[in-house]
Amino acid sequence: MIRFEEVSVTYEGAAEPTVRGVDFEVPEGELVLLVGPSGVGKSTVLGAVSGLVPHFTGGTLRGRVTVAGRDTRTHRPRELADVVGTVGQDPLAHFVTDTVEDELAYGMESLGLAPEVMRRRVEETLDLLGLADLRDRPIATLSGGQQQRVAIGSVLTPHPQVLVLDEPTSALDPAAAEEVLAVLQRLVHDLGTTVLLAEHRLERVVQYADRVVLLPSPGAAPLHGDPAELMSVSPVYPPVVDLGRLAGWSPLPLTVRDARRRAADLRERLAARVAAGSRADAAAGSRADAAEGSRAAVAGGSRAAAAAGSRAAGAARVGAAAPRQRGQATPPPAETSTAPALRRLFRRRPTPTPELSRQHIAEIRSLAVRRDRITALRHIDLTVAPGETVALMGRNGAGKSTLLGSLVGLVEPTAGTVHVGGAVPHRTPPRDLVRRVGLVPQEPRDLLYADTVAAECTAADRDADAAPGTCRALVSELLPDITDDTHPRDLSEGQRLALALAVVLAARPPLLLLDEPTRGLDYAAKARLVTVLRALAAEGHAIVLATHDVELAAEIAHRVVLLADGEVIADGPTAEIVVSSPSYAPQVTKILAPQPWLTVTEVRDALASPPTTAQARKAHAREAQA
Ligand SMILES: Nc1ncnc2c1ncn2[C@@H]1O[C@H](COP(=O)(O)OP(=O)(O)OP(=O)(O)O)[C@@H](O)[C@H]1O
Ligand SMILES: Nc1ncnc2c1ncn2[C@@H]1O[C@H](COP(=O)(O)OP(=O)(O)OP(=O)(O)O)[C@@H](O)[C@H]1O
Repeated sequence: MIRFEEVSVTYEGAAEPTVRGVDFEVPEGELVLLVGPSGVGKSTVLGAVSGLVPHFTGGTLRGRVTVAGRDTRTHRPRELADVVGTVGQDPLAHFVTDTVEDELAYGMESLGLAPEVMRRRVEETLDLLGLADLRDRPIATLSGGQQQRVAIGSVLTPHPQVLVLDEPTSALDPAAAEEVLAVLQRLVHDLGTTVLLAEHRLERVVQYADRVVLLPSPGAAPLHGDPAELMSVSPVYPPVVDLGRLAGWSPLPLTVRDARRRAADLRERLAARVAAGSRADAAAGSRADAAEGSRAAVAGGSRAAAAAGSRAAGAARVGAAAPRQRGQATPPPAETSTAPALRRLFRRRPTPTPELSRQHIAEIRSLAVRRDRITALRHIDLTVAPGETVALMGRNGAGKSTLLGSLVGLVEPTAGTVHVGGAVPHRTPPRDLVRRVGLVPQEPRDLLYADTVAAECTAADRDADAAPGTCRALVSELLPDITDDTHPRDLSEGQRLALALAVVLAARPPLLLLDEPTRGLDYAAKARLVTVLRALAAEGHAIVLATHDVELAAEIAHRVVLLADGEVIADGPTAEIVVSSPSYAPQVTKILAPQPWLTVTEVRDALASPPTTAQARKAHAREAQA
């Protein structure tokens, strides 16, 4: 149904093709997953199917791409629209109407479908994607994830033969992502729809793929084949595969269910380490307590970011409040023999110190926010302490971005108070506010205005009063391959995010806010982001990130705050909140339950430590037998 024949794409001004040797076929009625590191050319390959490359992007396409027999070089995107439905990375760029219902109907109207068919499909899609309550809403007032649902819905209603989707779940909450993938699978199985889909969060999608196409590195020819086989050689892979590789499982499991069936031995080996670890835990505890005083002094030294100038409106920085690990809605997990070891592992994370907690970088009291007629937040009490990393999680539209907006003064409280570093954000001049708080918005483009990466970084250093080269060094740290003279518009999604992050981080704000910071990032870039954020937290910066990425939260957050319908429904240590929630538990937790492990790194570290107990000897004996 989709056919690439020796395709290469060279963008204008580029010395080398961005992709080359692309030669594969997607048969009718299959779901093919396109994977590869950030900036490797996934969107370019997808664009060649919908005709956006090269018709809209410019550049030269060599070779041949056909969709349902039509050559995409001789057919412009609108001449393909009756067979191909496309969702790009930026839904806003695709909307043609103003309201949800109109947008869902638009594609069908242009194909001239009968009104009663249109009506039925709009209703079905509203239900399928949880959009019924939003049907009359102006699209501009929707949250990021709500917009992504509309974008997906609008290409589903005309029932195209081919769907091309670029990171369709990047802004969706975990449950919505599952629902969307279930819908896609149903279209593939029941209607024979052909789907080509690129995604970074492989933990969400790999189990749905009939085949995988892997772009291993820039300019290298893609590999294609069976998902499990390709995952064993791919540079990008989900935690379930990482764990499978670590444990030496073959064939590699791609689902939590398959991995659980293999995990009995691993659980036993870990139980032995945990038993050994729990004694070390007691000793480490007293050492950690002694160290806390001195760490407080270091953290207090974190440099408040300096001047801000033109960037003031976009980038803000804040200070906040103390950690309360209440775990309101979630009962504490039952004590298991592994809990002390888990606490020991957590202790390696930078822990907020009691001295600093009293300073409260951010403090929110009885906050309510109405946006138009919508109550976006109500009864919010929240404090954030220096050195603390808080993950804000919750369904699409729960109020996460609104909460971040209130901390940088972009959103005014309807009732209640917000203080950041002692100031009231919406009444504080931007130049002053940026010394307290910085926000990396959900759409990084909002922060970028220069013509080149280099110029953007020079401006960022100047605005932040940072040493020349600070921002550029951060960009390279996050994504090494970005060149100085690239226009930010031509960066891939992940590259643009890395740049926006570097721009804000150059000012080293005491309170750093990140809205969906792993959208478009591959696992390596995510790991580098985690390293950068951990270092900032260890220096005493407070970090609040709104995220749907449960793996990121497990990796980095000390504390998770769950929002539902504008209210805080749980607030507590990460392990407590996520372990008790099927939606928010990371893959490793699900695979190794009832042991409360969160990440592959924790498992790897534990396996590297020597087992010493009788339990360990027993486990060894069993391992040897096996
Ligand atoms: N219109 C364009 N003009 C010039 N260069 C471009 C253009 N679009 C993309 N590029 C470059 O081509 C390369 C591949 O980009 P592409 O968006 O296809 O990657 P990707 O794999 O989808 O990345 P990500 O996973 O970060 O979304 C990048 O280096 C990017 O800077
Ligand atoms: N400008 C606006 N005008 C009116 N309502 C808005 C506006 N922006 C957001 N809302 C509504 O406020 C609520 C909270 O939106 P918010 O963007 O804070 O959610 P979120 O938790 O960040 O969602 P997502 O996970 O989808 O990004 C939603 O119901 C949304 O539709």
